Amino acid sequence: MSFTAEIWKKNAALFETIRTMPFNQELADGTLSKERFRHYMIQDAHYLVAFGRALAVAAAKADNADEVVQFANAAHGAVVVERSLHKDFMEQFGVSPATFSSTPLSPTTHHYSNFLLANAWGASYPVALAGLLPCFWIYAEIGRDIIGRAAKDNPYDSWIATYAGDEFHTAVRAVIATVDRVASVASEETRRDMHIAYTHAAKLEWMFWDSAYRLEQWPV
Ligand SMILES: Cc1ncc(CO)c(N)n1
Repeated sequence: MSFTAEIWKKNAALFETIRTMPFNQELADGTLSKERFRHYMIQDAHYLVAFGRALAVAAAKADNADEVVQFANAAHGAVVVERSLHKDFMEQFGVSPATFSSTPLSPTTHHYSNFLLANAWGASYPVALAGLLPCFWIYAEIGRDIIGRAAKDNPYDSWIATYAGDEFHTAVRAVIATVDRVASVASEETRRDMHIAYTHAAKLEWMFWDSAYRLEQWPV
């Protein structure tokens, strides 16, 4: 079994928890409240900039030119999606630039963003990549799952199409292949740390959707 197949299997119950959580069920049904989607969208725009920075750090740590290009392109892709959130969704869902810029990162967004950045800067290249993998893989699987059961005329269908689409899935398969390559030449100890980073980030993916559902704010 490949390293990533093993990682997926080990975290399968967590993925099922994410797939069936209220945010994703209601997103698929088209019944998710606009208020919750707006909260999510604003936080995701903040998150995507941090994700792009963490990918750029991974690009800088890559041990060959192809992977420098792969993660520099992924950093670019994260910022392209962030900009399209502003241009398309925020306009459509009534979030003005002033509202966006005056909304701080929520506690969970802050935590997830800082985990990705600390892990990218502080850990070895393989462990940095393992922390970034759930952001790709879980979104791709959730996108495909939701598009398969989404209600007709779902108000969120263009969001769903981004993550169910071929362009994103091609990039995700390439990241999975790179993680398998680095894991195949890594020590047992590094592979153990890769598992820890992956599961940590996968839990933060759950927390991210859950925090949007709860319209999370700073308690003080
Ligand atoms: C929180 C989160 N994780 C992953 C993605 C997809 O890269 C996203 N847009 N937001």
